[in-house]
Amino acid sequence: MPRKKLTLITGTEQTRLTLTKQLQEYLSDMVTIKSYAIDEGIPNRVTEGLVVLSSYLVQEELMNLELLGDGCDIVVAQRTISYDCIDEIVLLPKGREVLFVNDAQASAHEGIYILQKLGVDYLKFTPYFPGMDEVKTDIDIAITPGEIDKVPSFIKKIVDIGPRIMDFTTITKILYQLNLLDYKAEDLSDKYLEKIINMAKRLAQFTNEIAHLNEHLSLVLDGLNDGLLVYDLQGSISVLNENLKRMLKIANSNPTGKNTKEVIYNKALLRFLMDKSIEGDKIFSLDGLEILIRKLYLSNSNHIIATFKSIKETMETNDRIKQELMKKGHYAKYTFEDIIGGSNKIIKVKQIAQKLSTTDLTILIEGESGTGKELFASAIHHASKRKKGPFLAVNFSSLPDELIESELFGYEEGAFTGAKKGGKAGIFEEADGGTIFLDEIGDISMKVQARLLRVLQEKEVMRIGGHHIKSVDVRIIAATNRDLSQMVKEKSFREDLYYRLKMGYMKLPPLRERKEDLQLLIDYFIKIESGESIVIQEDALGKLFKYDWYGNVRELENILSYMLAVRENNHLTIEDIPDKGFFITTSNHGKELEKEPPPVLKEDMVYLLKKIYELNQKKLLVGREKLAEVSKITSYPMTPAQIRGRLDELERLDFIKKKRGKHGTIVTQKGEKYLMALFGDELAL
Ligand SMILES: Nc1ncnc2c1ncn2[C@@H]1O[C@H](COP(=O)(O)OP(=O)(O)OP(=O)(O)O)[C@@H](O)[C@H]1O
Repeated sequence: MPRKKLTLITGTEQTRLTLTKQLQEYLSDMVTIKSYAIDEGIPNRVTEGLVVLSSYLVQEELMNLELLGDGCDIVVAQRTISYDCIDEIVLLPKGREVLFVNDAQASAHEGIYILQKLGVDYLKFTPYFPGMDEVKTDIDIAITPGEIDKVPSFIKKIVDIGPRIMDFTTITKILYQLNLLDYKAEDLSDKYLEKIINMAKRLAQFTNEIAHLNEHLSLVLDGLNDGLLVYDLQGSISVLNENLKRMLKIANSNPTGKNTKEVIYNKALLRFLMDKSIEGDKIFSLDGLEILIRKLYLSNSNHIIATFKSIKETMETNDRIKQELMKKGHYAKYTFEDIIGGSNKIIKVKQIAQKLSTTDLTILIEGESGTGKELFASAIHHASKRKKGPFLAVNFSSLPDELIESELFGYEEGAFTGAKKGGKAGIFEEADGGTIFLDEIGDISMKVQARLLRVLQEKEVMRIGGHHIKSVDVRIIAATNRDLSQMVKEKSFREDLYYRLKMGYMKLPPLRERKEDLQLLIDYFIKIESGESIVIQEDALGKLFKYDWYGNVRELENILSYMLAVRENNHLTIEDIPDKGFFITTSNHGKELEKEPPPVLKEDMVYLLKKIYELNQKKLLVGREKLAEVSKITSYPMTPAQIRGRLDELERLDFIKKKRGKHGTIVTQKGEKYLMALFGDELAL
């Protein structure tokens, strides 16, 4: 059979390519296809043979140009949307407004008509074509058959369904004209069927995925603590979760698709939900429960989301959270990335810390107040193999001994008056598997030092008043702003404990020794407190460089917070720097104290101090009468009046504190240290 001929003529190149491809699919083995597009120019007048035109507009234009001879058999194509592209349209939400963009008014309307005929009647179409008078600019999705360059710029999402293809009837007509219908009929219907089956398969897969997603979503929604309602402006419900069903007392029925009126009978609540102009939160009483309802209008889908929160439960949760937060730092907040600084000194300690974080050694961190000891401890924990375990911080300064002990080791029920029913686990038990940060370790008494040493040696704890020993697996990071080695020399810190703690050691440099980090730190704090738009002026920066920063990074952070609060505009100026009085002017006072030479006390004063200490240890009341009585049988007999004078002197030296109430006079930490220096371990026993 000689090869038959067909000429395809379209308006644009893009349509020519699409339709040629489609014709080749059916005819390439038997027909020679020539194709032209008016846009590209048509070289010769077509005078005979089968001519397929992509549209009536093309026919009209060819007639006008007198490019079609009378001897031609003409088929003007009916065009339809390609099934390959329909998936994306199917996924658009019901009721969504979309722009249908085509090259001319007629083709835009035609495209919409075809889509609606194919069943896409759930979208709100607006036709769009170049040169239109009025354009709706609040629509953000456009569908176009390959005319992407004609889509207006306010559109956010374009669904390109590609140029329209010839429909089934047109292909049949062409085959008929070519006398190939009998020969190709079966092939044609097979190919069409295959396309439709493929589309059906894809849609089925989507439906499955959607069903699966829906199932997952409803599990998530039902797991929420709050009630959740999603509905459209007419009140039709698309989501009502289990918790809300409980609040509204809707038993087993499925409320999806129902109207809000059918499930909510409280008139005021209904009015609140349905009135688009009422915004914000409101409290309603539902079945005796106070419920806070928050409404949010989603303008892009014309839906409203309302959350329902039980006020009582919210308050209870808030209280619980507050309680949790009061137990300082149950998790490590900081990582090495949060440690700012590019100076050699900080880089060096960071490297040591990083190395130590790969070990499980106990670490002692020394550094003045505010140098970042806790920050480092937290970063080490975060980078260690214990990172999933708890990170608990205890600050020993200002805590009385009894409290330290019960916090660290816990207690059994009835261990002391006021002990909680059922007892309480201590921090060592709670931190099992994690890290404990012991801050201001230089402040603990000899007694606590002894207990701590035992836990470190044995890796076991026993609650106060308890009999069971429990093994614990914790890593200790201790910190101090004092010179512990000096304290060891003076015998106010146990040497054995010191070496136990100091298996890993780091000393954090004070800020005044690494002033090159100031700029980085300042930028960092400005950024985290106020964003990047704020800058510090040169002269202000210069002034800050001159300070000694005895309060280190914490002081810098505080000064910057002050400056950010008082600034006039986006600049931090020299005027924003607070008065001198705001700055810390001496090095950390702990060390200052250490340097002070201890006073020389007369023997009777030492005797008195030691006696008070012993009575304190036995928890006996210490008063002038009692002291006078016990002094009678010693080499230092004193009357109550003499004792009063000496007690005044001891108090002036800050060695004792006279208190009213059941304890009477007590020895202060400074007094204890003084005695330690004289009597050493003999005192602790
Ligand atoms: N290098 C740093 N980079 C960023 N922030 C830092 C740095 N050093 C310290 N800080 C910040 O300074 C403040 C004080 O740090 P931190 O509490 O760790 O100091 P500290 O040495 O434990 O102080 P103290 O001895 O008084 O307990 C924190 O807000 C911390 O985040």
